[in-house]
Amino acid sequence: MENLQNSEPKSPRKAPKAAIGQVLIEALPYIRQFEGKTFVIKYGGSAMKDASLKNSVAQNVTLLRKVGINIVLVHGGGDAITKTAEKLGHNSRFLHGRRVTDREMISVIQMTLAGKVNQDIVQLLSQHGGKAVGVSGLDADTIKAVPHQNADTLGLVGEVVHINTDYIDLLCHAGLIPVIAPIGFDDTGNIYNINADDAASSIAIALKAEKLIYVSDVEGIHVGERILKTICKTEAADFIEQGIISGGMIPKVLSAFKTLDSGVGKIHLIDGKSTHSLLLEIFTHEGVGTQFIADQESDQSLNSQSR
Ligand SMILES: Nc1ncnc2c1ncn2[C@@H]1O[C@H](COP(=O)(O)OP(=O)(O)O)[C@@H](O)[C@H]1O
Ligand SMILES: CC(=O)N[C@@H](CCC(=O)OP(=O)(O)O)C(=O)O
Repeated sequence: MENLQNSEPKSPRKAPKAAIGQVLIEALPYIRQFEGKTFVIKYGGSAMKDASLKNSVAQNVTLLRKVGINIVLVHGGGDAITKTAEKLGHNSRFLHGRRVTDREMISVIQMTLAGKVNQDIVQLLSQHGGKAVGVSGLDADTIKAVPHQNADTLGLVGEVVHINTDYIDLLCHAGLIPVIAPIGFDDTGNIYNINADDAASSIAIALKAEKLIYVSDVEGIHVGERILKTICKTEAADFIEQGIISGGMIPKVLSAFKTLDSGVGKIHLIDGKSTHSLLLEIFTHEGVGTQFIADQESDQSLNSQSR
């Protein structure tokens, strides 16, 4: 019979202390490698639905900043915009993952994205000890835009033409976390709705970031049941053509390859619904999610492997 008095209380969910130490040590080379480097994190609206997971993302971002990585957070909030628009009697329509936008929708976007969504993220980061600053693309000329190439159908949707990197760098060098709402403007007084994936890509390129990470609500890019560990441009184009990649994943994938082609070497899509996925991606050998890679890398690689 078991001696109950001498037995240790069983706690099956707790990892042994040595294993915890090992995990922390595994992070050390990455912390050394990334100190002082800039990461752009695109935080999608799809990953903002659950309060505890929002907390986990905020904790991860704060920790990354605390170990000396410059974190620039570009957020979406598509669902929140759709809900607010609905309440105000406006329907939402999307073409290839981008919202058809008129003047009234721009007001909704300013109110929701640069207002509530932005400030909620700033507040959450502050709660965990991260010093965050809310930045609308209109502040300090952060995002300058022109009409999107499909403006005849999309309306006031913009394409980024200039990013005020001095302002973003200034905030980062002061130890702050810029939290950027993807709204742009031009010299004639127009305000544009910019897809957050496109904005994150342009910001990563302009800052010559070390990494761009899309935090969304899927484990990675899936093809049927399979989650891809890597994806190259040629495959992605085929998957879009076949409808395997659709909706909001289209601007993510297109902007990812634009970023890769512009010299940002490490681009990942990870799951914001999975606890601590940011830390696992950055600080472990295995990583998580799907990495966007060049065609030639895919020839030699891993590409057919699934996670
Ligand atoms: N092949 C695919 N793999 C994974 N997700 C896909 C794929 N094709 C379409 N999607 C959709 O893309 C969505 C993510 O895009 P979106 O909703 O715009 O997220 P976010 O708010 O993070 O930008 C997923 O929830 C999924 O429904
Ligand atoms: C032009 C365009 O589509 N803009 C997006 C901006 C927000 C966004 O991109 O949010 P997610 O990252 O959550 O999808 C929109 O209006 O929904």
